[in-house]
Amino acid sequence: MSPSLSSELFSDSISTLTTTTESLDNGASDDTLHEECGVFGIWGADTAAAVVALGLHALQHRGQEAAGITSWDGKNFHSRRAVGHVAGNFDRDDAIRSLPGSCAIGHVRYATTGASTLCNVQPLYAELVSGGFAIAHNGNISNAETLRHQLVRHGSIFQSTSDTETIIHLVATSSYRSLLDRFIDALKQVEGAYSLVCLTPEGMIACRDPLGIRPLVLGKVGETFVVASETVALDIIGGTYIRQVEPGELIIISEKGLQSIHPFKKQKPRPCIFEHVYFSRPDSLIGSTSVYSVRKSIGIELARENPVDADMVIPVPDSGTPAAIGYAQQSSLPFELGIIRSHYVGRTFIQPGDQVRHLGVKLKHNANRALIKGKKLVLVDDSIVRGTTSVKIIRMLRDAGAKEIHLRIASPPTRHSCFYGVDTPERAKLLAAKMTVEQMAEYIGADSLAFISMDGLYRAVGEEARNDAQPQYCDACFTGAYPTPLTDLGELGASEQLVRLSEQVAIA
Ligand SMILES: O=P(O)(O)OC[C@H]1O[C@H](OP(=O)(O)OP(=O)(O)O)[C@H](O)[C@@H]1O
Ligand SMILES: NC(=O)CC[C@H](N)C(=O)O
Ligand code: SF4
Ligand SMILES: [Mg+2]
Repeated sequence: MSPSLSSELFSDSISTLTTTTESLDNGASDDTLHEECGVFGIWGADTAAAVVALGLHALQHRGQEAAGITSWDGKNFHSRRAVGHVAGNFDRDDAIRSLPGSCAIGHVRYATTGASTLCNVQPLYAELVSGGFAIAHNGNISNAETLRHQLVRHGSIFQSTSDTETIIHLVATSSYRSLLDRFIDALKQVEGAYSLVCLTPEGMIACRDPLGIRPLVLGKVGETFVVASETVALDIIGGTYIRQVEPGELIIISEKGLQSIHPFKKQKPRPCIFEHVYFSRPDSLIGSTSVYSVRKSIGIELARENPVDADMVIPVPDSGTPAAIGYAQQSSLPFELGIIRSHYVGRTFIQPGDQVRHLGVKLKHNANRALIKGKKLVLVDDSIVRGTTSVKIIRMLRDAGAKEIHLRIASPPTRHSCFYGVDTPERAKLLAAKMTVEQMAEYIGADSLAFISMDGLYRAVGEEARNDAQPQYCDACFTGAYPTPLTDLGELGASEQLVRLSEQVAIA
């Protein structure tokens, strides 16, 4: 009998769909702010699903819309997917018991293509000629729409609106014989960013796109191999970090051990520089470098480039904190907690819907009035996207009596959209795409505003400067220099963005 998805558990997931979809449709606008995803996989461990649940818990910051786990017990696949956080869905005994087997993969989602409905929650699963195939994806395929049209014209029947499903159909329809060859054939047709973990009866496959845009690491817990988006997911399970999955590398983990192949033409890697600035947890390592130490270095560069005569340095919690520490050290100003954050509100940046986002900022931060009254503040945050956070926080600090507020930003102005697994929104909604720095300062109500320079950011990540001829990172949201074709956007899409942008400028 070919391995199959347990129908009992499948219907369980569907019942989750009915309730959660309704509540999301009420809260979210079409303009959902999409961010990242996290993936995790383990091959050959007792209660693999429990380990995956822990790994996903450590990756929760990468996606809070939905989570899912698929396990393989040597005979059958079992899948459980739910809208919402890992805690609440995968921290219960019954949930883990419903995912038996020694091999499992998991995903936390923030949608980039396809709505936040259960059909798009990963891992996605299909029965292929080779048997069951489950896939978990961090990234975004920038020609998914184009491929989908071609596939549908040739008879493919899609079950979701996610870009990730395109890979499944390309594998299914490939003319190659072995699963691995089919998989490689599929990947050679997709453009954009993908860090993937797939579960098959033949083994667990992990791979990173040829540019290595999104992260993926390899580790071990005991004698068992683990793959995860970030090293913090290895820490939580008591695992050890071995190395990054290399850009363009494909790893197969099975009973036979680990096999590594490089099926793509070698290219100069372009990992996402924004992982260092914001996405990754500060206690993760990227390569062998601590994210925390890079963020502090960004703060140091920022203070060198944009000093201020002030009484203290205040971080915008959470992700502005390490850069603020670096800024304070470099400028010999006291580092103080002038804003206290509630730990019961998630990342506002990734809450869907404008209304919720605004509310989130208010719920999340409160001014430490006694500390800041009558003081000149350097306020440090990692980024300005729409400007929602900065506007609210500066108003709050002024209401609390701050004398001067000088905002320093630990990344260059975000002027372009991301098409690689992060939704910075469309260009027209990016504050820096429609205003000069001076206009932005006025709009958000700061006494002064300055951003780290592009070279300053590159220095902080350990480079001498940006190599303009061959950039060492993807920095497209700052520069517009996209490292892959954006086929789905087409010329029409690109000009549409520009038209909308000029409309906004006219309004502003
Ligand atoms: O300009 P905006 O559209 O407001 O977006 C930028 C803000 O969003 C993020 O914070 P968020 O509160 O999401 O997460 P954090 O707690 O990790 O800093 C980021 O750190 C900025 O503070
Ligand atoms: N943020 C991500 O990496 C999302 C993965 C995939 N593109 C999805 O929308 O589900
Ligand atoms: S566009 Fe920006 S956020 Fe997207 S992958 Fe490139 S650097 Fe990262
Ligand atoms: Mg923030």
